[in-house]
Amino acid sequence: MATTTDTVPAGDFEQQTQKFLEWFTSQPGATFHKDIKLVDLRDKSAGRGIIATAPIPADTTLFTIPRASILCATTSPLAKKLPHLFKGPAEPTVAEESPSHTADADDEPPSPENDDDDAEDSQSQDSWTLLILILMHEYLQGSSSNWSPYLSILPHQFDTPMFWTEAELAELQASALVAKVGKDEADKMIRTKIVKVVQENEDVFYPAGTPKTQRLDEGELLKLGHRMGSAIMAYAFDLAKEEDDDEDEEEEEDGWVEDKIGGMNDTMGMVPMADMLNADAVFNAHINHGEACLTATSLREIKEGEEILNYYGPLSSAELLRRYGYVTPNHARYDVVEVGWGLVEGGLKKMVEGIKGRKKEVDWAKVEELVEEQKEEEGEWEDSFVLERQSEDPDSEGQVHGEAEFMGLPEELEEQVKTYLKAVKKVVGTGDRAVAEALGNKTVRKEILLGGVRKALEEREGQYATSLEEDEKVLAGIEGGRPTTRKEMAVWVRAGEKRIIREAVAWVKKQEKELIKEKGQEKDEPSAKRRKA
Ligand SMILES: C[S@@+](CC[C@H](N)C(=O)[O-])C[C@H]1O[C@@H](n2cnc3c(N)ncnc32)[C@H](O)[C@@H]1O
Repeated sequence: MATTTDTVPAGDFEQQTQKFLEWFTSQPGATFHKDIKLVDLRDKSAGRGIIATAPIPADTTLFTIPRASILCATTSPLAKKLPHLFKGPAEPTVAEESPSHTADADDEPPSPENDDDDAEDSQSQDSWTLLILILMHEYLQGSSSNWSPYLSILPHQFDTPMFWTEAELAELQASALVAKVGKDEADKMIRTKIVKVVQENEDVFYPAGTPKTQRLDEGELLKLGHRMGSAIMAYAFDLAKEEDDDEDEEEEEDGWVEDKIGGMNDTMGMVPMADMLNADAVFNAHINHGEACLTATSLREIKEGEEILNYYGPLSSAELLRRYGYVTPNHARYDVVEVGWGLVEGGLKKMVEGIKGRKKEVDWAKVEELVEEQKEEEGEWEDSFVLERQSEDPDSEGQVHGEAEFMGLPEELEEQVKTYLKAVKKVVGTGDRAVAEALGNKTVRKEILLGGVRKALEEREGQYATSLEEDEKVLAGIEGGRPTTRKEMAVWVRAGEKRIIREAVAWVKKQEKELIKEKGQEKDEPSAKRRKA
C-alpha cells in the first residue's frame, strides 16, 4: 500500500474519484467501459482500484487513454518553456542497477550503486528527472493545470522503504533491499537537478502573480521532489512502444512483456486511468500501446465484483516493496536472495582446508593476488549472486501454473568458483600433493563447490537476526494473510529470502548425496585405465 491516502475522509476520496473520472471521460478519444468502476479499496490497503460491476468477457476493451492525455515530455508545456533542458543528453545520467531476474538495466532511478558525477549538474537531465520536473510544474500550476483532477488523486505519502524510519528499515534485517533504498542519493539528485531548476525558473514553475510568500522553500521543494519521484516509480509507464504491442509479443520468446510501470526510459509518462489498476503476479488485464492511444483489455472473463489487475513483471517481494510499497503472496514465487562472493569464498577456503592429507597452509594472500590479476584481465568478477527459483511465465490469460522450484546455482557462480579454484591450484602447485591432486579431480572440485556454497548459504541465513520459524509465527498472526503494515511487509520480505536459502541448501545437499553415490559407484567399477593396468 504505497498509497497512504488512508487519511482522506471517504466522502472527499469519493469526490476526488468522481472528478477524476469526469475529467478522464471528457478527454477526446477516451473510453471507459460501462461495467467497470473505480473503487475505494483502502480497507484492503490497496488505495483506489478498478472492479467489474458485471461479468466481462475476455478481450474486452476496458478503457482507452488517448496519447494526448498522457503527461510526458511530448505533452507537457514545460518542454516548450524550458526546451534546453529537454534537448540535453537524453541518456540516463546513471548506470542503472538491475536485479538479475528482470529484463533490462535501463529501467531504474538512481540507486546507491549507480550514483554519478553528473548528479552535480542541473543542466544534465535524464528522462527520470525530467518527468519529476514535468510533474512538479503541473502540480505547482494548481487548478490551471490540464491534469489537475488527475494530480489530485496521486498519493501524498508512500510506504516504499525510501520513506521508512531507521527502526522500520532494521526490520528488513540482512535483506539486500536495505542497501538499495538510496535515500541520500535521491536527496542529492533532487537537490541538484530538481530544486535548483525550480528555483532558477520560478516564473516558469509558478503561475504568473504567485506571491513570493506562496512559493515553496528548499525543504518543501525537496519533499515535493521525493513525492513526485516516488509517484513516477509506482505509477509511470514506459511509452517507448509506438506500435500495438500485441505484435511485439508475438516476437517475444518469453510471451509476456510486463508493463514497465515504474520503469525509466526516455519516453516515460504518467498514464491516467491505466495507473489506477492495481497489479499482481496473477492478473486479468493488459495495457496495449497503440499509436494514438493506450488500451486496457481483459485477458479472460472477469467476474462481477472481481478486481481488474495489471502486471508489473516477475518481481520479488523485496523489489515489489522497493518500487511499489506493497507485497502479495502471489509474488513470493519470484523471491530471490543475494549471496555475497565473500561468503562463498569463505566456504571454499574451509572446504580446501578440509582436504584429507593436506600438509601445508594454502597461501591465501597469493590466491587473492592471482584473482585480482584475473579480475583485471577478464573484468568479470561478481561481488554477489542472486539465487532464484525456476518458474513458468504467466500464460496468455495472466495465470501462473505449477510450483516455482529451486533448480540450481547461477551459472556465473559456478564459473567464478571454477576460476577461483584454478587460482588455488596454481598457488599450491606441487607443494602439497594431496591438495594438488584433489583440485585436479573434477568430482572433488564439485564437492568443494557444493560444500562451499552450502556453508555460504548457512552463514547467509545466520546474518538475519531472527529465524525463519520466528518470522513464520509473526506472519501466521496477520489478519487476512496479506502483510500490509511496514513491519509485516519487512517480515514478509526477510522470511521470503530465508525460505529460498533453505530451498537452496536442500538442493545443494541433494547434489552432495548424489555425488557421494557417484563416487561409490566409481570405486566399485574400476576405471578403464586401472583395468588395463
Ligand atoms: C499504479 S498505482 C495503482 C493505483 C493505486 N492503488 C492508487 O490508489 O492510486 C500502484 C500502487 O497501487 C498499490 N497497489 C497496486 N497493486 C496492489 C495490490 N495488489 N495490493 C495492494 N496495493 C496495490 C501500491 O500502493 C502501488 O504503489
